[in-house]
Amino acid sequence: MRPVLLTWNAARVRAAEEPLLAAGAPLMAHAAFALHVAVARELRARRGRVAGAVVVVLAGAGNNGGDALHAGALLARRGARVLALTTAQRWHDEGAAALLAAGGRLRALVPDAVDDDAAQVLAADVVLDGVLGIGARGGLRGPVARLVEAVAAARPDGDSPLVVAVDVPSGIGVDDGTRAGTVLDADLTVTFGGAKPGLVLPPAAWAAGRVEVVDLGLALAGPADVASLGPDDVAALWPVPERAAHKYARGVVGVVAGTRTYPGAAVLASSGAALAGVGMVRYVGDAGDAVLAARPEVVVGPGRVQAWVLGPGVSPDDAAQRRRVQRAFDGVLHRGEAAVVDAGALDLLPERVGPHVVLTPHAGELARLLAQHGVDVERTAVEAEPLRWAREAHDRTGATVLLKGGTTVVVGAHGAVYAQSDGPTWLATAGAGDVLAGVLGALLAARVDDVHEDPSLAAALAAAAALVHGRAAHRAVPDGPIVALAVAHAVPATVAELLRATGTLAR
Ligand SMILES: NC(=O)C1=CN([C@@H]2O[C@H](COP(=O)(O)OP(=O)(O)OC[C@H]3O[C@@H](n4cnc5c(N)ncnc54)[C@H](OP(=O)(O)O)[C@@H]3O)[C@@H](O)[C@H]2O)[C@@H](O)CC1
Ligand SMILES: [K+]
Repeated sequence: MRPVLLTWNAARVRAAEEPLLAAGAPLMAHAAFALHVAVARELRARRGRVAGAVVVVLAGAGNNGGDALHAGALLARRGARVLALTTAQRWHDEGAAALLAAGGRLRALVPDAVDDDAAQVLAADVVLDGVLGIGARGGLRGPVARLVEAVAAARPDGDSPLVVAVDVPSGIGVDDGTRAGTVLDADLTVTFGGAKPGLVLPPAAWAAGRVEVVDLGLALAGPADVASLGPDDVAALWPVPERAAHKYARGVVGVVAGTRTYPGAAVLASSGAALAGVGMVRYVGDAGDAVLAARPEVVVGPGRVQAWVLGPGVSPDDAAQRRRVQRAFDGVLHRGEAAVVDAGALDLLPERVGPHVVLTPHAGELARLLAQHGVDVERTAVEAEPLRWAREAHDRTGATVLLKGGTTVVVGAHGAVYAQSDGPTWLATAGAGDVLAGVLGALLAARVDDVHEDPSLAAALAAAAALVHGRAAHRAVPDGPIVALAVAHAVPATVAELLRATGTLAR
């Protein structure tokens, strides 16, 4: 199964390249060779052979263009018909010479015939996007921006040509995952030395397609800038009970959610917690009858807990619920109980908390939370720069922040950042967040002592909950519409599969 994908920002990749380049290591030759191998493999899979394939290389002025031109040269040597379109006044001389020597062609993009060039791109079997790499400052500009717009508009979803991004899709925010202007959405990104944050962070990550990392032997030391957990990591983080464990040792989750009139959130959050494998779930609120009807193992009424799930279906205008949430926050602040703070409870968050508190807002809720802290930002701005604003919320509140979206971004203590894209798009449905809150509550309850020892663990657990939640949705209904309770019901089998695949249960 896929292990964690670690990513490193452009400056760190450059710093790691420096000593190797100084020692004369042929990094570009390595990169281009690996790129051509990946492209040849895709071509063989699609059309049986490389010879005769039509390849268009979009080549910018820098080394990213150099990688693409050298790879084009290697493909030309294997019989591909390669045309390089240069997108700037300059291009990589050696790469261009190699391509021409191998029988490829090279010419500049024609600024007033962009549509003709776009047609040529669309007729190719594969396009190598080597306009901009980690040297990009801002998005695509000029004729190549217009070319990419024309290609994007005409390219039916997932259809030809196959687009392979060289290192990164050109023009993404390599370090912050932003998308300034048009980007050519790739089917595959072949990235060099180490993955870059923009390949996992939304919204740029959605342009990357599948990501393959080419090992260049760089010494990328220290914690990654952004990580994306794989199933193996989640199995290692999951609290598997020891033989001697009793229910209290396995953790008790307290749920403050839902109302008598709207009990759904209470049922979903309690189900998420119970089905993730916690020792016990306590429900505190007015929807106890509905919760018990759905989950008879839940205990209704107050008592000792290790972690709270606060807020799904809670209205801050409801005085009784407000009191319950505030009482729970007392336990969070004075007894070190962990908490997941969602929806209605976000409005009741104390000014300053620790990273054992995990906020789970979507973009609109994050904007509202930041407004309470004097930061004026629109929901759309949060969606355009999720990492930036999740980090702002972490800095302002002290909490670990899990920002929900098509890709979930988590920011926690000691610079921990995760980006998870595990769920289907169908998962954006009412109540799915309540289930996620419950699952995360279960993880925090079982591992609250470890979280106090290493506060950055809360972020890893939040990322793990997002992964399990996303995979549970896939398992519940592969490729189709889904309801939240079905996601909760798929959690046990999803966890079992992860643990089995890594041999965790056999210990
Ligand atoms: N170091 C190595 O040996 C290895 C590096 N590798 C490869 O090198 C890549 C990095 O190469 P790089 O540093 O040359 O930068 P790159 O991304 O090609 O672009 C810079 C050029 O684009 C220009 N430009 C910038 N923004 C622009 C914009 N918005 N619109 C238009 N133009 C813009 C910029 O102009 P300038 O800033 O100079 O005015 C400059 O001319 C890296 O991603 C990987 O693929 C691998 O081969 C492994 C070994
Ligand atoms: K590129």
